[in-house]
Amino acid sequence: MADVLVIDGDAAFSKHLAGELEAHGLPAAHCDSMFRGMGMLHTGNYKGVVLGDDLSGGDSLAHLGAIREIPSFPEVIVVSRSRDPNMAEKAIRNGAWNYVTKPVNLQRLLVLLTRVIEFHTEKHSGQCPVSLRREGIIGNSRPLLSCLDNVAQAASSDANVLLIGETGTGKELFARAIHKNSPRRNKPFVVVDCAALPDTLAENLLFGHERGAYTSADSNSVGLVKQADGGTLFLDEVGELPMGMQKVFLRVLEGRSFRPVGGIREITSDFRLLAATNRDLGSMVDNGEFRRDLFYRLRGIRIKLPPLRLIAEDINELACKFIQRHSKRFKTASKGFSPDFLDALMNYDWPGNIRELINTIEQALSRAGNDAVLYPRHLPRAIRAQVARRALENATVPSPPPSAVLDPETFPALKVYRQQQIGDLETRYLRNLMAVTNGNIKLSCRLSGLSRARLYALLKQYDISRVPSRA
Ligand SMILES: Nc1ncnc2c1ncn2[C@@H]1O[C@H](COP(=O)(O)OP(=O)(O)OP(=O)(O)O)[C@@H](O)[C@H]1O
Repeated sequence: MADVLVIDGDAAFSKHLAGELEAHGLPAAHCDSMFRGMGMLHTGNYKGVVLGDDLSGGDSLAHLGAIREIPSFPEVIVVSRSRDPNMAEKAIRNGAWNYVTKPVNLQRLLVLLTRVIEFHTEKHSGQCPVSLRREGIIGNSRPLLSCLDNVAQAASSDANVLLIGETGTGKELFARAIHKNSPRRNKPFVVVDCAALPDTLAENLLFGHERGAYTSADSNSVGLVKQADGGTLFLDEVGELPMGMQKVFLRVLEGRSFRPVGGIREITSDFRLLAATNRDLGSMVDNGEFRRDLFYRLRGIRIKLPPLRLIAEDINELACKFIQRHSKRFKTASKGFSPDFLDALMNYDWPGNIRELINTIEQALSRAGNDAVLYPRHLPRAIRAQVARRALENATVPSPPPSAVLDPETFPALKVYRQQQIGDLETRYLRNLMAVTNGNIKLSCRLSGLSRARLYALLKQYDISRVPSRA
């Protein structure tokens, strides 16, 4: 039974696309009219629909509502020749999962459809959705929604939570959301920045001190751990906690009690523990840099936040909301942005993730001055340069033959020429594959149809790293 139905007035296109999807492991059917498509949707159990152009002149978007009401509730990806931003907006407003222009980038479509199917399967598996206050978290991509599900789960328990993600992905924002949705919401949320704990003062800051503990201690001081009593203690950058402090902290976690500096009696604090890191704590444990026992304690519930480059479909909404927020804060008229401004944002890597996006939007707004619309030229040069470079690297148009090929002296044998071209093609393909999957080998195998062993062999052969280059 097919999971995906491709509907497009161009019969050759829909047949070809369905064939490609099948070849990449996504069971797909196809048809060339809305009428037949609706019939197939009513009798099948499709999770996703690729809705193409209606060549009879009708507006295929007009059918979106009806498709979304089919009993199997398929998600729809619109694939159109039109580059009109109004069409894209209309599609999303009418419930489409995404809007993709022709010619179709197959790898991107496969990623989108894989997400659609995962989302559909989970959504209709009978799990009860939990209501959640977002606390400022923006985004509706599948990976982000899945993190929000984890937040809801974490908020309804008192288990320790470990938030993992690159810098600027929102670990602190999500930690606050867990606290604000938990029964402890009216008590303090106390942040400990483990990267900034001075060695000599760490215990003092965390546990406080008793009067007379040292010369300048002329009164009792309450440490951060006690301040979190009844509420939540958030250990930010927990991977930076010095070894000595790790041991001390483990004891505190086990008993929820500690002794202030210079104190004789233990005092207690009933806090809920959240921790965050952008490091691979598992490897740190293997290398002896982080205590295994503390690691196991910390990772009760594990929430992995996606880097922005993997949730590029959220960039539009993020950009709109950040622009609105900025204009509200500075009491200025809100600005719009051109489609190519959004294109540039969507094609950049964002090593600093959402924090970098916020800074970039603020810079663009200040550069735009009185202009009502943001254009790519308002973006920092470094971003525009990388986007331009990427566009060429990813271009699928074959490059012109090297001049050597046109020189009778060096004209290569067909066999040699063919091998060179295949080598170039495979290198480009594998680089794109690593970029699109962010080095995820399982997903790469699925998209490429290669076995794990073959994929590793090719990556080695062409000296391609699993992590896409940020150059
Ligand atoms: N999904 C989101 N929606 C809205 N704002 C977000 C989102 N994710 C992050 N932000 C914003 O991005 C900025 C960085 O987020 P935050 O400080 O939580 O990241 P972080 O992962 O803790 O970073 P670091 O590891 O560098 O401390 C903050 O201004 C935060 O409000």
